[in-house]
Amino acid sequence: MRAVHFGAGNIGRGFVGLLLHEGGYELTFSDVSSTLVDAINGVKQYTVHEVGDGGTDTVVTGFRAINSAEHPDQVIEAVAGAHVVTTAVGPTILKFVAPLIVSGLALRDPSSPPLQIMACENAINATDLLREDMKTVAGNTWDALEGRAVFANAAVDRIVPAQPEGAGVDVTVEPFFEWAIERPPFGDVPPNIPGAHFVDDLAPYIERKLFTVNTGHATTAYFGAQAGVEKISDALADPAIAAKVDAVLEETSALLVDKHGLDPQTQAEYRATILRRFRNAALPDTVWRVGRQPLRKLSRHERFVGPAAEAADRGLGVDALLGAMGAALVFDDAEDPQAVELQRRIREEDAADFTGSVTGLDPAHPLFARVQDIVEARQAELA
Ligand SMILES: NC(=O)c1ccc[n+]([C@@H]2O[C@H](COP(=O)([O-])OP(=O)(O)OC[C@H]3O[C@@H](n4cnc5c(N)ncnc54)[C@H](O)[C@@H]3O)[C@@H](O)[C@H]2O)c1
Ligand SMILES: O=P(O)(O)OC[C@@H](O)[C@@H](O)[C@H](O)[C@H](O)CO
Repeated sequence: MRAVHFGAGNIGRGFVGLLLHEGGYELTFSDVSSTLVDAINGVKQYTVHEVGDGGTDTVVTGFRAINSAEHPDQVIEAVAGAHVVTTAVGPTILKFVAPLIVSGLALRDPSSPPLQIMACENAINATDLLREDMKTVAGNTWDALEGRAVFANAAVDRIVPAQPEGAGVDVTVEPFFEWAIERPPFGDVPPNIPGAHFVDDLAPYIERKLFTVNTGHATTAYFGAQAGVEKISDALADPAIAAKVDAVLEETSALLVDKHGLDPQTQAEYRATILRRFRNAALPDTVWRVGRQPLRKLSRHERFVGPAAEAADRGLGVDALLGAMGAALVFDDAEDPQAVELQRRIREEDAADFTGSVTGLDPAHPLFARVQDIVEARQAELA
């Protein structure tokens, strides 16, 4: 069994690649970083180090890497002969990997079992986004190619921090992991991924993950950065920040309970587990990684505006979420192009234009005016 995984970065090596290896797949990583590709091809094995309570080391073998910028034909050939394709490149990069997968499908033997495709990104229905990108690329060949693949959305959860200089191909991760995958697209033959959880309806899982883990994480990062703290675990050690994160998670939990009928006690336990994970001091995770790409994080279906808009529609509280969005507006990292753009735009744009284009909210939506107030408050501080 063969798998091609796009994006050999933190989660690619520290989680998706690891589980595919454990499922018996021979693994081809595809990445655009020549340093990373050379490093992967320079070793026969790498170690995934779990740090924190109960952490163990696992050795991954049976992989190679291809630089898709230099050797797209090799990637296309690997896709054509693969059983599984996964991605962990970031939601904004899916459109760049789509052409390679489409070309791989075109080369694929039509009598082969359908290629099983899963985008493992922090986004609602990321695989559907990839499929749409592929459809656009394929144009009028899509009808012929579509049947050569099946597409399943997925929710992946494991904190994998940026790796320290000199770590090589090894990856430091937290012990916890969860991978929920839509089952129906696979019919009777789901991929063999030990530890993955196949579900009939992914919506409650991906929303619970994105609006609890990622909303809480980003809130910790933005308030932490504002307080001048570097590490996520240190940010949560500040009682004032911890209280703000708790308040945000109370709001998203109320929405999730209301919308998906989750058991409030189970959701409270899920929250507590997540906060314990964030507090893992052995994990060298920073506010800069977790806060990265603030414009993406402030967009319409993401971890702040997504739950806040739905909570406002249902008459539920959103004050804490608005407070966290206010902290996101302050996030400034010279090495993060989106943070730089955010800081430029909030200084230059009219508050209503900024609110509309960053959040994607309709001006008639009840949340719009409240976000605009926060934008105006930040602009007043900057004036
Ligand atoms: N790190 C985590 O804790 C974590 C957990 C769950 C989900 N995720 C999600 O996984 C995705 C990747 O996150 P990450 O933390 O591993 O980031 P990362 O930056 O460590 O890895 C991304 C990799 O993608 C590569 N890449 C960029 N453009 C590419 C292209 N066109 N083709 C192939 N590879 C390309 C980069 O070179 C990099 O190696 C994101 O969507 C993220 O939200 C991350
Ligand atoms: O990857 P992002 O930028 O969407 O979000 C940053 C972190 O919150 C995220 O990577 C978490 O570590 C991960 O989602 C945990 O499963």
